[in-house]
Order: sequence, then structure tokens, then C-alpha cells
Amino acid sequence: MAPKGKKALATSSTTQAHEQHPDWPPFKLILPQYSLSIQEIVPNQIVTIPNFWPSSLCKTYISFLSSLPLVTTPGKPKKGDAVRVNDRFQIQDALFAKRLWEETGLKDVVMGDLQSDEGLQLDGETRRRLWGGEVVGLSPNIRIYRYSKGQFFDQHYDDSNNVTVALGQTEIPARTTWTLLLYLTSQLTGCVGGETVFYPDPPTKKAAPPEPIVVELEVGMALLHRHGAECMLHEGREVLAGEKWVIRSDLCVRR
Ligand SMILES: O=C(O)CCC(=O)C(=O)O
Ligand SMILES: [Fe+2]
Repeated sequence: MAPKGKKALATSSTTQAHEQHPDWPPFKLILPQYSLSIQEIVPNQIVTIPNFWPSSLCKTYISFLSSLPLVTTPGKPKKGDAVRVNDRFQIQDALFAKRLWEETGLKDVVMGDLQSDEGLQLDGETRRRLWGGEVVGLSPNIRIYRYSKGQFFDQHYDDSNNVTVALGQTEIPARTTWTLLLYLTSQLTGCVGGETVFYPDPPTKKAAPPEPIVVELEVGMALLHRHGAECMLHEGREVLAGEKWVIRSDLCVRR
């Protein structure tokens, strides 16, 4: 539960003057940011950043997010849209996106400014190719998902979108290239199921489909996967017990 007397939504004095923005808790990080590393799950497609957030921060966020007005999936999806059965809160919050990018070490690890000796080591050009261009930050489109028992996100592809990202004092035209999922729960918090599963394309039409890639939930782990034209088919498996909480945004490159 959110602290007493603390409203989840506060009117922000920033850009979107009249929109109510969540009063997001501060990021209290424990690990020094240089210890974050990128783990390759599928080359050029899926990477993770383990222990991106400490479990204490995930816990604080879950209580805070529980106080937001999450909306359960409205009935039938639009034609062509995936079946998503969960509770969601969505907001355009450029300031939160910027904080999540700059204050958590995400920017440093993605840009290679602070490179740990562990995990994926990339030179400048490989990095640029991996992320699909000159990375400028995260999409202001922030989504919070809560999946309870029986809820899931059916197989789908994520689209790339044109957005605007604030860089210093300027607004930069940008395009999303990778999906960011930040998991706040796992088996350790009582969430059974809910894995994110990716389905590689078979090498030929007649070939047997390759084994799916199952990413188990880990508290505080961030997952990034390529989206748009090169997105892999994926799903959020049904939650069998407990709750799965995710914070979603997207990585953006200059348009
Ligand atoms: O919740 C998940 O594991 C997957 C979410 C997802 O695929 C999406 O947000 O597009
Ligand atoms: Fe997706």
C-alpha cells in the first residue's frame, strides 16, 4: 500500500501540465552502477540486465504501483491485436522515462559508458548496430502490468513507434527499437508461471520449429528485446499463482 496521505497521482509541474503523473518513489539503488552487465540470451535479439533493481526497490514499487488506477483488459482485443489479459496502467511520463534512463545506470550500461568486466563487451559500432542507431533514451510511454492467477499476454510482436525524447533542453524525434521489461516479481515473491517466452522462426517453412526460449522471472531483472520488423514472436505465459508485476518502456534511437 502507498504511504498514508500520499496520493499516487500528483499533478506535475512539468511538460504535460494538466496530466496527473504518479508520484513515483525515488530510486534507491544498492549495487554500484558499474557492476551492471548485459547478458546475451539470443544474439542481437534478447539481452538481460540481472539485478538491475535491488529487491527492496522492487518491493517499494509494487506497493506504490498497487495504489495506481490499473485497468483490467477491456474484453475482446481490436482486430490484429494480441489477447492481453492483465491489469494495466499506462501514462506518457517523459520525466519518469528520463529518470529511469539516467538515474538507474541503464544509460551507462546500454551506452557502454560504464562497462563491467562481466557480460557482453561491445565496441562502439557493434553497439550502435545492436540498438539500431544512436540511442537517445527511453520512450515516455510507460506501462505497468499486473498479472494475477489466470492472466497472460498471448503471442504477439511488438511494434516500433515514433516518439519524442527529451535530451537536455531539446526534444528529439526518435523511434523505438527494443522493448524494455523490468520484472519486479519472481517465484521468490510467490509468482508461479508468467515467464516471457520467445519463439524463434524455423529456418525453413518445413523445418521443425526451434525450441522456445523461456526467460524466467527474476526480481529486479531488466530484459530488452528487439522489436519492430525484427521482433521475435513472444508471449507472457499465464500466471498460475501469486502476482507478476512488470514496468515496460522502450529503448529509443534518433530518427
Ligand atoms: O509480460 C510479459 O512477459 C511480456 C509483455 C509484452 O510482451 C509486452 O509488453 O509487449
Ligand atoms: Fe510484447
